[in-house]
Order: sequence, then C-alpha cells, then structure tokens
Amino acid sequence: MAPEKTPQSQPDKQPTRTWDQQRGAVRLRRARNCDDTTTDQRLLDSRGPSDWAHTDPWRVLRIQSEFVEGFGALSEVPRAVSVFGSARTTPGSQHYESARQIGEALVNAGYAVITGGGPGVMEAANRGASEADGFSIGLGIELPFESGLNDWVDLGVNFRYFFVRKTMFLKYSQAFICLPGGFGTLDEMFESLTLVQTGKVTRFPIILFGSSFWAGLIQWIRDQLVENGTISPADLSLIHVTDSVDEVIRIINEAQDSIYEALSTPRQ
Ligand SMILES: CC(C)=CCNc1ncnc2c1ncn2[C@@H]1O[C@H](COP(=O)(O)O)[C@@H](O)[C@H]1O
Repeated sequence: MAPEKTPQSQPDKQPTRTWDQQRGAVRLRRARNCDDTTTDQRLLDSRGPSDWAHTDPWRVLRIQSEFVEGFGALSEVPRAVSVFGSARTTPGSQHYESARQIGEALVNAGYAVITGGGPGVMEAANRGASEADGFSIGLGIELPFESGLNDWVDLGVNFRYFFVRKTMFLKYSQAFICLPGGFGTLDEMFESLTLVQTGKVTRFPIILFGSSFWAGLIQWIRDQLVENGTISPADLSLIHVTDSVDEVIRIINEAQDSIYEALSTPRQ
C-alpha cells in the first residue's frame, strides 16, 4: 500500500485546502483549491461561472444523452442496411446513380436505408430509398464545415460524437455497403470489418460496390496482410465485391436467411 502522503510531507506543495471532500461518487483528499460551495448551490446559482459546460463530466452526460436520443429515435426502425460512400460524389455521376439504385433496391427488398445523412453517395442512397417510398434515415455528424442533412432524409438524427454515431450504424444495420469514398468511407469499412472479424457483430455482410475502385485495396490486403500473416486468409471472405445491385440484395438476403436458420435451429 502506498504510504499516506500528508501536505506536511510535501513542503514544496502548498494546498489551499487540506481536508477530505466527497463530491458525489468522487472522494477528494488533500484537494487543492477546493470549491467550498455545494453541488446544489452551484446548480442553483445562475450567476456562477459556466465553464462546467466544457468539463469532461459534463461531456459524459452529453455523450450519454446522444446514446439515449439515438436509441430512442431508431429503436423502432425496421431492419435496415447502412450505405457508406463519398460525400463528394456529384449528382448524375456513375457512383451517384449506383447509390440511388441501391437505395431503391434495398427498399424494394424490405430494408430501411441508413446513411451518414450528408451529400454525395449518402444523398443518392437516401434519395433512392425515399423515391421508392421506403424508410430513409440519415445519421448526421456535426462538422466544422457543416453541410446539414440532405433533403432526402426522412428520419434524421444529428450527432456531436463520431463514436456514438458509429454505434448507431452498427446497432441498427443488417449489412454494410461501401461505395467508392475517401477516408471517412474507409474508416467505416474497416471498423465494420474489425467488428465482424472479432465477432462483436455476427454474420453481417460487408459489400464493396464498384470492383475497379476497390481492386487495388483488395490486392494489397491479399499481398500484404495475408502474406505477412496479419490477417488470416479466411478473413478475406468477410468482404464481398460486386458491381451488381441484384447481387448486393442476394448477398444480404442470404445472410439474413442464415441468421434465421441459426436462430431456429435448437442448440445441441
Ligand atoms: C461536402 C462535405 C465533405 C460534407 C461532409 N459532410 C458529411 N456529412 C455526413 N457524413 C459525412 C460527411 N463527410 C463524411 N461523412 C462520413 O464519412 C463517409 C464519407 O467520407 P469520405 O467522403 O469517404 O471521406 C460517409 O459515409 C459519412 O458517414
């Protein structure tokens, strides 16, 4: 056990208060510059300083409230698929049209569509879903260069924290489709892959749409990651690459069927 330190044993330190203090669950010993007001007083004193709003304990509550709001807004969403892809893809381009068709096809196959709620591929997938009269969801993120939710989002939730928003994508999706994109798309793709690889989410297909865009990455994964043994050859099978919207739906439906089969098979 560490020896008890007393303010006297640290002559160079000059605490302004030397008594023990309990603040909720937190015990403060030999605290320096302790506030001698109570929590109630600080809460009720509207003239007091407002720097508490930028402290970590306060942030934790804000993070918690984002989880509560996200779970509340999405808990009754029907089964859904997340579509990731570049925020910079322009309307009319090939990737935009593919995302729009994917949004429509997902709705026709009975899925809601979840995107990051932004422009480009996200807008296109939301647009396809909304035009097909489906459930079009956008999980927006507060960014310094705010662009707001795209016009095709029918149910939008805005997040301050990337990691809270990521939890929502994962918790409410049955599959992930990645269209060509940049760092944001790669981040979302690799996070999904890691969670499937480590069994944190099970049997979720990860589909990379646009074989020519993804070919170099797949080759690098094979040549470097598999060759150097940093992933197992079987991990490659977690990734599906296709250029066909029908194939996307087939892969997702097959994965769903295998989940239902596993759930309805009694355990030995
Ligand atoms: C014009 C512009 C850059 C707007 C950014 N507005 C955004 N709004 C919502 N989600 C975003 C945005 N930018 C990146 N993301 C997230 O990161 C991914 C795209 O990033 P990237 O363009 O591939 O790297 C999307 O799937 C989305 O979840």
